[in-house]
Amino acid sequence: MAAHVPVAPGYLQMLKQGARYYSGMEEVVHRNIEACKQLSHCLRTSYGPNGLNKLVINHLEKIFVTGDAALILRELVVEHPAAKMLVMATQAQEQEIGDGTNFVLILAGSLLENAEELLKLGLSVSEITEGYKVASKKALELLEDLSCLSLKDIRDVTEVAAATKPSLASKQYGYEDFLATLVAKSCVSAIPKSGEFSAESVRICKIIGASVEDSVMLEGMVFKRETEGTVNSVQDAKVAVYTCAFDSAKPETKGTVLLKSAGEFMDFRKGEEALMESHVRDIAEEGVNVVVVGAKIGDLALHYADKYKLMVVKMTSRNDLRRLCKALGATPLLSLIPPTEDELGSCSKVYLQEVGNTQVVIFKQNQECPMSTILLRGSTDRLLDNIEEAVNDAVSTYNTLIRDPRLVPGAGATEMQLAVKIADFGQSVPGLEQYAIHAYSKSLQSITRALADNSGTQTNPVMSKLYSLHQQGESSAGVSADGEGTDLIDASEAGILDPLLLKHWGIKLASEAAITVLGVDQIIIGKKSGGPKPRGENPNWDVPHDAIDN
Ligand SMILES: Nc1ncnc2c1ncn2[C@@H]1O[C@H](COP(=O)(O)OP(=O)(O)OP(=O)(O)O)[C@@H](O)[C@H]1O
Repeated sequence: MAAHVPVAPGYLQMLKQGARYYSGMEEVVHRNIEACKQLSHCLRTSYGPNGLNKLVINHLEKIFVTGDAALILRELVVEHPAAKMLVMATQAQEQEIGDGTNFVLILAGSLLENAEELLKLGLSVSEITEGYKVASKKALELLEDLSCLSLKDIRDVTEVAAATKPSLASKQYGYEDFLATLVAKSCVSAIPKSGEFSAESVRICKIIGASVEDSVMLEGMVFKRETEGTVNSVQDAKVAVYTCAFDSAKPETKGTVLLKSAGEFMDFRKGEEALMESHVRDIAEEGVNVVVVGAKIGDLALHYADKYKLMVVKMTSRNDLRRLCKALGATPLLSLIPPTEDELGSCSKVYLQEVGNTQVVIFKQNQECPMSTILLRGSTDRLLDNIEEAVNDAVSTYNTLIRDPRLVPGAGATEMQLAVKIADFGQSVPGLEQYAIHAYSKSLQSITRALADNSGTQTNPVMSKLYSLHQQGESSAGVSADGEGTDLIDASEAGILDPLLLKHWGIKLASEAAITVLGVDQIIIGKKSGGPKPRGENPNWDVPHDAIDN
C-alpha cells in the first residue's frame, strides 16, 4: 500500500498537488515589479529614432532583427503573469492605435519602478495607486490643451506625409522623407469618398533587390505569383473570383461508372470535356476575361481558359482573395457558374511583370480604388521586414489621424510638458498621495530620458535644461535625434509631431496596467493539466506559410 504523503497545512492543502502559491510584499509585489522592470528595460533601448535593434529567434527558429516593440513582444512569448499584463496593455495599444507600444511599456515599467521606491519609503500600495489614478486623470486632461497642429485635409499628400514622418523616422531614420511621401500617396489613394479607411487598405509587397528609393506605390494590388495559363496581360479586365476549384465538379460521394468498351470510355471523356468547355465558355460569354481562383486549378479547365483567352490567377491566401474582391468590387463565387453583372469585378489592367527576378501579377486600377499597394524594394530580407514595420506604423498613424486629427509635439516634448505640469499639480494635493503624483511626473520624464539616452547625449544636463525650458513655457522643446551640434530642438518647428490619440491611449493603458500590477498581492498558479496543449489562436490559420512572409 502506498504511504500517505502529508500535505502542508495552509492554503496549498486546498489546491491540487503541484500548485504554487505566493503572497506578501517581498514574494509578490516586488517580484512582479522586478519582472515588469526587466521587460521594460529590455525594450527601452529600442525607443525613438536612435533606438537599437534586437535579434530575436522565435520558437520556430525564425530570426528577427528589429526595433519594433510590438513585434519583439509578440515573438518573445512572455510567461510571467505580471509582465504579461504589460504585454496585454501594449497589445491593446497596438489594436487601438497600431503604434506607440514601446511608449506604453516604458511608461508602465517606469511607473512600477518609481512605485517600488515609494513602497520602500513606507507608502502603502493603495496610497500609490490612488495617487497614480489622480495623476493619470490630470495628465489626460492636460494633454487636451497641448495640441499644436491639426491635420486639416486628410487627402493632401504633403500634409499627410508631414504628419506620418515621425513614425517612420523612429524606425527608419534617413529614409523617412521618401517613405513618408510613399505612404501618404498610398493612404490618400486608398481612402474612398465616404472616408472609410482601415490599416488593411494599404498592402505591402516586399521584393528583394534594388534600393529602398526604388520602392513604388500602385493603385490596386500586387501579388508575388505567376499567371497560370498563357494569357499574361488584359486591358479593361472583367474579373470573376471563385473560391471553389477551377476544375470539373467532383461528386461528394464516391461513384462507380461501369464502362464496357473503349468506345464508351471515349464518350465518357468527351462528355466530361464538353461539360468543362461549356462551363468555361459560359463564363467567357458573360464578358469575363480574368478568372481568379482560390483553390485547385485543373489542367482541362486551364486548357479551355486558354482557348477562350481567359487569364487565370491562383490565389492561395483567403485574406488576399478578400482584399482583391474589395479592390475590384467583385463578389466571390462558391461554384463554377457564370457571374452576374453585379458579381463581376473590374480592373483597368491586369498583367504579369518581372520585378527584380520575381514574377508579380499586378491588378492596376486607374479609377478610385479602396486598396493600394506599396512595392517595397531593398537589399536584404531584414531591411525589408523593418521597413514594412515602419510603414505599417505610419499607415496606422494615418488611420488614427482620421479619427482625431490633432497632433502634439514629439521628441519627448509632450511628456516633459506633462511631467512639469503634473509636478506642479502634485504640490497642491495634500497627503501622501502627492508623493505618488510626483513619481508619476518622474515616470513621464522617463520617456524623454529614454530618447536622450538612446541618442547618446549627456542625459542628465539635457534633461535638466529641458525641464527648465518647459517650466518657462517652451512646451515643444524636445530631444534632438541628430547628435550634431544641439541636443535640443523645437519639435513643432522641426515637424516632429505625434498624434494626440496615441499619447492619450498610451497614458491610459500604461497607467491602468501599472495600477493593476500593483494591486496584486497573491499569486496562485494551478498545476498545469496533462495531455496536449490546447491550440492557440492563429490569426493566419488560412494562410500558407510562405504567404505569411510576403
Ligand atoms: N527625428 C526625431 N527626433 C526626435 N524624436 C523623434 C524623431 N522622430 C520620431 N521621434 C520620436 O520617437 C518616438 C517614437 O519612437 P518609437 O516609434 O520607437 O516608439 P513607439 O511608437 O512607442 O514604439 P513602436 O513603434 O515600437 O511601437 C516619439 O516620441 C517621436 O516623437
